[in-house]
Amino acid sequence: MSLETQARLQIIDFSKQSLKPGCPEWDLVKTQVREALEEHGCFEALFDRVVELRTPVFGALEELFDLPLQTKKLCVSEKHFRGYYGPTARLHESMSVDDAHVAGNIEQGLTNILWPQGHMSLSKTLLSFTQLALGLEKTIKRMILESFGLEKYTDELIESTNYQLRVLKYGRPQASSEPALGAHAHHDQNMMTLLHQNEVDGLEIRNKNGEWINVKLSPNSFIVMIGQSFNVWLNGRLCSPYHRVVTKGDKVRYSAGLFALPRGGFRVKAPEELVDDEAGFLFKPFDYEEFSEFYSTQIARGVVEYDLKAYCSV
Ligand SMILES: O=C(O)CCC(=O)C(=O)O
Ligand SMILES: [Fe+2]
Repeated sequence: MSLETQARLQIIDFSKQSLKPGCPEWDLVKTQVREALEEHGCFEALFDRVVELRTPVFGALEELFDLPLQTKKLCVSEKHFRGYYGPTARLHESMSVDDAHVAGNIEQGLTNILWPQGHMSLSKTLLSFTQLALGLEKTIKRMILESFGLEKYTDELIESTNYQLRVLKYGRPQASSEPALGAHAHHDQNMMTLLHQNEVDGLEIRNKNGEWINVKLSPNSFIVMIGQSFNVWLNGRLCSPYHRVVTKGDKVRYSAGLFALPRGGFRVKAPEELVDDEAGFLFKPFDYEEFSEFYSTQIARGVVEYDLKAYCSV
């Protein structure tokens, strides 16, 4: 596994308070977003307001993941707690909360079950992070839709989204100091992913030449990636990056992300404005929940790689 190529992604600045729809700054950033997503499916979003949340967020993640494994496994549902401890892979765990921006969901889905007496400060930290990332996600989504002249679909897309908060830990090497795969190579299957990481790099993205690029991210940024569901909805107009996590060294890597998933019951289908007569629909409409169930059966059967494009290509 080659780790030699380290690079910055295209950087787009969302920090300015004056970034509002209709102003020249907005149009400039919108153009950058569209270009980056057409070319790479991802970019680094500078967002200064995340800096003040870094210490509490990664403190919270340490506290969460430091709980005994049995507690995490027993308390958090199988769907929302994942752990991989293979002999070659480094310990990797993740926990998630659906609709994390809705008042009380972080407590009900996570903190109150792990700490029956509640954990107000930790819940508040995770909620603040979710709200911050959600604001950025909505800005980016709006820019994408505007850039295609599809802003009339903004509310429909927001209402049909499950804003899942997912926190991830990539542990220390078990035996050797060799680089280890933390998350296998994949495309995200959701609509959009925004990830913020601690000081330990490890995310790798495969470029168009098939080389793995080790992404270097700054402390005031999120990496933004388009998932395959959004690509289906856009009838293939953007791309979705193929990525993995490879960690080395002895520091624990934490990341926290907002995963925008299509809500079950919502049929993901390209709007007619994006379907031209010749090419037609590139994908069959699908329901994300049905796809997730199908995906789980594939994984249970030992299929290592299966993705949405294969599921719904015409
Ligand atoms: O932790 C990261 O940086 C990436 C995680 C990831 O790719 C995923 O959960 O889909
Ligand atoms: Fe991913």
